[in-house]
Amino acid sequence: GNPSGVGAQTEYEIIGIEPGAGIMTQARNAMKDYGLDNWQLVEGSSAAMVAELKKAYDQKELIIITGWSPHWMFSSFDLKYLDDPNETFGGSEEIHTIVRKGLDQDAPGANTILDQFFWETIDMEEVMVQIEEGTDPAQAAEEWIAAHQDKVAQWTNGAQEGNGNPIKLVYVAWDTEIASTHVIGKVLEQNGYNVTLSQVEVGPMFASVANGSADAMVAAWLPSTHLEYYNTYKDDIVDFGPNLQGTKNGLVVPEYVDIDSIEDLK
Ligand SMILES: C[SH](C)CC(=O)O
Repeated sequence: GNPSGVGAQTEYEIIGIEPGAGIMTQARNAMKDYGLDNWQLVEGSSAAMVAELKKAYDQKELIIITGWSPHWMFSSFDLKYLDDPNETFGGSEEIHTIVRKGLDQDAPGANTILDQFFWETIDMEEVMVQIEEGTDPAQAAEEWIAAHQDKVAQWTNGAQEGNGNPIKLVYVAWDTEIASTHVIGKVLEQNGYNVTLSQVEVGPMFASVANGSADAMVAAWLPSTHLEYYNTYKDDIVDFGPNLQGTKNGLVVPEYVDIDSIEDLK
């Protein structure tokens, strides 16, 4: 609970995202590991968390959020990760591409492109910033693809045409995955597939690829953030490995906040 007993005070809240996200499990574990008894983790959404950050930042008020990289917020605000000596948020991770079983038979071109999809954090950040600045995600994807034909050619190398066959991609509305899913979806479309993008929660995202109702997702944060979901479905999915490396999760505060470690919150 919070110390005052009335409406929660901001100094004892960590602003998180939707409850099922892996970073929320990591945050709950951190609060236990570091003994943050009188703190509460506020559940909401990725968008709501960023709205809170903007509000606090403009007022130079204390705010602690569950943050991750890559993210456009690090180029919009002066932010820092709190040290996590217990490594509760895991180390540097990667985002994997997961496809349904049988995709290699049903849509070999899409299977090839999804298997070859790989880009750098700088690439993802470019698209994320465009979207944050107001460009429609599909438009931002198209512009990035036009400016990086060399990289896209590596993804589509050897891929058969889609001939209008349907491909359904699922993703969660994290800024990272809004960017990546629109880019790979646009590449598949340009390769002749009839692509639909479906925004879901993280559990249904894994479940729909495992049960074949979706064809693929490019949003599995491994080896720790999504480990539970991965272990639940690993026998029913095909893991193509990383499409991006060097991610990071943690508790994030504005630089003006005089706190440097999660231990300082006790
Ligand atoms: C983009 S977030 C780190 C993903 C998650 O927490 O499940």
